[in-house]
Amino acid sequence: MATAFPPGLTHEIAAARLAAEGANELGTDQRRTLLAIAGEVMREPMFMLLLGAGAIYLAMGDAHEAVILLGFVLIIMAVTVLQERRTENALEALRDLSSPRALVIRDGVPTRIAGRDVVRDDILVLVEGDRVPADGSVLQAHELAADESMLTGESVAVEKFPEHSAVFAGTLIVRGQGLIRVTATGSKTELGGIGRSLRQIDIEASPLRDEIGLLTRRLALFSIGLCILLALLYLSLRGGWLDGLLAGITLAMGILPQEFPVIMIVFLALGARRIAEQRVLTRRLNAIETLGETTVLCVDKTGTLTQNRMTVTALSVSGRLLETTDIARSGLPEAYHELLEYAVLASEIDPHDPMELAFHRFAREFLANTEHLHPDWSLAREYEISPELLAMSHLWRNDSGKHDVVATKGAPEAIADLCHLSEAERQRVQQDAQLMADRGLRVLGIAKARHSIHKDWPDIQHDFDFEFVGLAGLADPLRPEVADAVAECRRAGIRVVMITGDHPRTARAIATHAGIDGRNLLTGDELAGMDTATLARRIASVNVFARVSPQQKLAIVEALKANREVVAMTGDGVNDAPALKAAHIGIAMGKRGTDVAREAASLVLLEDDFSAIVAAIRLGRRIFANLRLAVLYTLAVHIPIIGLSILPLLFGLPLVLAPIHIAFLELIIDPACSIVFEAEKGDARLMERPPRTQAEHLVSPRHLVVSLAQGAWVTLGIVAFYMWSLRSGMLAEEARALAFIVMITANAALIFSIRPRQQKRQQIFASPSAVALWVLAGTFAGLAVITGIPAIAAAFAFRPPALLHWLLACGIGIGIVFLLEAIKLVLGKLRRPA
Ligand SMILES: Nc1ncnc2c1ncn2[C@@H]1O[C@H](COP(=O)(O)OP(=O)(O)OP(=O)(O)O)[C@@H](O)[C@H]1O
Ligand SMILES: [Cu+]
Repeated sequence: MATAFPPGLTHEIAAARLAAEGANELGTDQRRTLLAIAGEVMREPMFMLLLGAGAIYLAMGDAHEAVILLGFVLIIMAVTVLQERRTENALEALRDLSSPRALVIRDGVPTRIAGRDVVRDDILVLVEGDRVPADGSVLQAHELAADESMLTGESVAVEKFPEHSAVFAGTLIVRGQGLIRVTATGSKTELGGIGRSLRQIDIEASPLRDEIGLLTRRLALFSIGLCILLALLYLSLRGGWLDGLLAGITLAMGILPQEFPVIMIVFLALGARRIAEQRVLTRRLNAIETLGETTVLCVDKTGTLTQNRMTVTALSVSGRLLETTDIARSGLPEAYHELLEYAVLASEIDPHDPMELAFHRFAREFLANTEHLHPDWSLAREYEISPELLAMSHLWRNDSGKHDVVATKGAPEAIADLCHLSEAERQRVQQDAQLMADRGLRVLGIAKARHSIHKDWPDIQHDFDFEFVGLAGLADPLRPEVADAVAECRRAGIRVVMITGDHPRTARAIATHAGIDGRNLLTGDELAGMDTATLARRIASVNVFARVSPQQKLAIVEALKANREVVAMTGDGVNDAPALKAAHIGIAMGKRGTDVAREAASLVLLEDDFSAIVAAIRLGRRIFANLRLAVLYTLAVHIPIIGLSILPLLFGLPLVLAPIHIAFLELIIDPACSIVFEAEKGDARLMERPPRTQAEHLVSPRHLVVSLAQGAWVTLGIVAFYMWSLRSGMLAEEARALAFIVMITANAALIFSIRPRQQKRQQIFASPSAVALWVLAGTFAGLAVITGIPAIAAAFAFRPPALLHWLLACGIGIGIVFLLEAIKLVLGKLRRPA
């Protein structure tokens, strides 16, 4: 491919065209309209129940109550629509961030823009791994081939040539590189023609979702049964079928479990946002729940564990080793000039590869003003590196008029091969290379050849007559935070497995440095000879894989999965995509990663940094733990609603709860309270225990029992206090208000009882989060309004209680929960004597 770009569009023209012709998007906006959301809200059970209750009030001639309920209907609609909108916006933002980007030439400069901003006549640069953002005709191509299966169903890659070929939006560049002039964008593309969308980040089925679904369905059945029972009970004890129906509807509003799916989605969406703060994008929400189950983390060495910043550290020619730190002042000895000369010749002219950058930098420093730099030579032919032969060659046309110069660099064993070294020479090269590799250096062999200009260029590198020049060792330091992150993984029961294309000795040295046990190591060659069963057996004790090709990552994932591990795997290239897809959590490198890798992955790292993965795992564990707390909390606070609906009826007391109370509880108090758990920092020991197993439920029977017991205890307290108030001669309205106050304060106090114990039990009421404080303040303000302001209290069938009683009720609400904690503490002590 030529290095000179055509100028492309100017920014002005591009902007004007974008405005005139519209964004390069298919017309399928996945966002629902407000109306659509409102429509869905109206089909929700809560909404129907409120309407039903309103209708009954009307039928009973109670227009006042009906109007108030209607007000609540409006409130929920507004709140739900807002909430859904926010969740959708959060997801949409993630979709945008991970959707394809395009490299276009604007004003002569290659510029990276969002795929949606591509316009007609833009010049696009496409390379292997890119998702084509728009239809176009090929201007230049270098071994360009595209996978067009998503348009044609045909999975064989289609080769593309200049002048004759077209490429299509949505297809994948699987090989080579090319320059494209855009001919159609958005819905005018072939893909747009068949009306398909590329952005398919959606909420998929998952074990967590299944469990929540099951829980919701079971509770729904239970609730409906209970409500019918209550209505019948009312009918038989007190008579009046409208009142009975109302009592049933009230209970149904209180205990129908519509909150659980909402809580889950909110937690996952907010969780994705928290994870994004660690510079990790979530492409599949399911990854968030799986993160906490991860047992094996497979990472690339270069760039993930290391900084991918290379420096030439050691050189070796004819067995004599030179440390570059020693030469700073004295300059580079003549004997090493040729080595560096060929290292540079074997690199790109304008390199991006960190190794090649290092050679260029080093040569600029030490070869300036020598005859070893050849800016006037022209690069005539390149031979690319392949998994079969880890070496790459450049053939240079020079002014000798007789022969071209060929320079090659690659893995030492590959270079030894190309040079047809004798066994003894090969041994020596190998030894020299090992010496450097044991220090964690990446070692490259360098060789040279001449090729007569009168002969054709050979097709493969083996057909040159290479002569061995020497070895270069490059240091690529570990990222500073890696050792700590690896140690954190070990404490958290997560195995870190390093996978690299590098030399086994280099791999082992770097692994040891990072704190990964590299004693047992497998190479790609050994791997190739194993069946899955053997590999699965070996892999249980192997943490380092060296000289592995990207294709072999898939075998590694499969073997780990066969051992029932939950695998997270990083990758960036086209060839990594199958492994990323097969892993439970595929993690693409945002900076180096190709579109293909991103699309196959469920997480994308914006900074290609190992510790971000570990941070995401920690968050994954925390999100799951917090979701569990929120669900348990929600379960617990529903028990008093059941108790307060049934017990007064049985004891022949005035009823406490009417639809309006439930609306207040269910719409305002409980959701706010459960969201408090989202912000919990989590147990400090979160990363000090083994991962959750796949079999572990969000809510185990034990959890269920504890949470129901807590609810029952609180119910007991409220009912007892209610009975006492009535006995002591208060009006039903006042007693009802007091019971409601106890209930709400107890609910608020339960937050603290259910919060994780990062501290000692005595401190449970200490250090709440900011969200918790806001929610508490809001709750008590709301409570004060509905029980204190006579006009509003009347709507709730309350009579404002005396301040002393008010405080007493609050104290009792908190007291019962406190007492519960004390009992738990004593029981804990009894079970585990100190
Ligand atoms: N540009 C290059 N020139 C010469 N040899 C190279 C080049 N790139 C890689 N190699 C050789 O191929 C080997 C494997 O490289 P590969 O790219 O598979 O590893 P990597 O992906 O950089 O490392 P890792 O797998 O740790 O991320 C290297 O150890 C090196 O010997
Ligand atoms: Cu020289």
